[in-house]
Amino acid sequence: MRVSVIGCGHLGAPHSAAMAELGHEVIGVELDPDKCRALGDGIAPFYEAGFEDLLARHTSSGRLRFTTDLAEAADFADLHFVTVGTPLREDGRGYDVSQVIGAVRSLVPLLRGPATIVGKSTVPVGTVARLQEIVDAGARGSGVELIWNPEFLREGHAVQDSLFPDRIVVGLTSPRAREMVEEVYAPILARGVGLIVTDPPTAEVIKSAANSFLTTKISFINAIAEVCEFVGADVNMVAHAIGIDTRIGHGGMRPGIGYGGGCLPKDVAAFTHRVGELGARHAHELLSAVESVNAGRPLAAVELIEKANGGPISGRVIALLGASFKAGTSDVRDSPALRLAGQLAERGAVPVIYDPEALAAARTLYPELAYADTAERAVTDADLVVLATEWPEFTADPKLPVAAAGLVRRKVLVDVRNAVESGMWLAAGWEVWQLGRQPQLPEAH
Ligand SMILES: NC(=O)C1=CN([C@@H]2O[C@H](COP(=O)(O)OP(=O)(O)OC[C@H]3O[C@@H](n4cnc5c(N)ncnc54)[C@H](O)[C@@H]3O)[C@@H](O)[C@H]2O)C=CC1
Ligand SMILES: O=C(O)[C@H]1O[C@H](OP(=O)(O)OP(=O)(O)OC[C@H]2O[C@@H](n3ccc(=O)[nH]c3=O)[C@H](O)[C@@H]2O)[C@H](O)[C@@H](O)[C@@H]1O
Repeated sequence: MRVSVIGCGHLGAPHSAAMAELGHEVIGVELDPDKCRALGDGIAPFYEAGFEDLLARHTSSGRLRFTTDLAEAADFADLHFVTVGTPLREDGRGYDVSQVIGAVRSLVPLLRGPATIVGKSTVPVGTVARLQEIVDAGARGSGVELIWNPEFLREGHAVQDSLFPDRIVVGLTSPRAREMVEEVYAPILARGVGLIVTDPPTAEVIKSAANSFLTTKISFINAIAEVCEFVGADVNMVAHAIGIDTRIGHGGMRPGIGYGGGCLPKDVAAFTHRVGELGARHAHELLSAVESVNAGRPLAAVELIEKANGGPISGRVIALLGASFKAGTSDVRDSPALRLAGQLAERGAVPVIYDPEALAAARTLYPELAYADTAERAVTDADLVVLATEWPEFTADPKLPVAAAGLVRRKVLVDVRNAVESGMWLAAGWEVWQLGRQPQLPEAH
């Protein structure tokens, strides 16, 4: 099939490579000329495991190319994925859907014959109906179908999740639209992956509900971490024990500094606003509480760091391991690690940040903060080490606690992701502090 992918960011770029991998001929449309050129040269503009290899393979095979020209894509493809951004509006009151509306409004008049538009961006409920009006008003003839196909991929697993999703959800209104979906995803559906066909509003709500549930789980376990601190209980043990019940599960149950990234925070904020507009009072109360718990997590982390320090942290040099919003990505959008760095700096401490993949992006966003090019340099002469992003090289490499022990001023690790194997740090003489747990001291080990 001939396919276009309009908007080649964290979702669209891996999706375009995945479509080529499925055997389609693909053209990616990207407005940013530098990003477009890099992608065309087979160079990934951000770190995403396995993506650059797939991109390079299909740009050199000729099955995948990129352009800034939407008209070229309109001429070439039969099916157009829309994967442009939906950031929060500047006033925080819901999504700014102008990129989606703009892309569809520009595309429709360029289509010369039957075509299918498949929206994947995350949008507020009611957007597909607005887009359908644009399609109906602007299409030259009949035969332009609009489908909503929300995406559930996780950054850091974008390639894997695109090629091996656990379900495909589509909101559509005609048998022809369904045929197009079945054709474009044929190799995935042939493996038995479930296709959930519904109407567009239900598809829109499925996506918002999925992300809202994920954040509810994270805020739930973070609220329980707070309770554990009051009573001296261990939140990691609580999460483990309750997660054995399959109705609860272990996924999304790692307590810590809260959810961040380019999606969950803005999706929950926008959905909270939308359900409020709709007058869904209980949904609004529930989601507001989820957001409120999350907003309090950086302060909970700062307070733990102060406790571990034995008092105010002004003047303290703090090695901050991690800058990306989670491990496995160079994405620093709404990163809890950088939010924490800002709060530490506000209290007069000197955070020195290291991240294996996100240093360049962090430096661009926060040039006023201090950075180190290796973990060893970051920890040298540090008063405290804070693990802010759960990269395996920080959580699971036994060499790091041993090497760092000889470089720091005090062997105090504050793990605000509750992610390290604490035994190896304790064995190397460190104190280990985690949220919702008692501090672990090396002599007790
Ligand atoms: N990042 C992720 O893991 C996931 C993102 N989503 C949703 O997908 C959408 C995109 O998210 P990201 O890829 O993270 O955003 P992004 O900001 O990384 O990418 C959007 C891209 O679209 C480009 N663009 C904007 N208007 C365009 C136009 N008219 N023509 C061509 N290119 C255009 C921008 O230059 C940018 O490169 C959002 O609605 C997001 O909520 C959904 C699931 C996963
Ligand atoms: O709509 C989207 O864009 C995507 O948003 C999330 O994917 P992603 O943003 O890549 O990140 P997650 O892995 O969900 O993590 C989000 C944040 O929550 C934090 N988190 C996650 C899990 C956990 O147990 N605890 C926790 O604090 C992470 O560190 C991170 O800051 C969803 O997981 C995807 O299904 C969805 O498609």
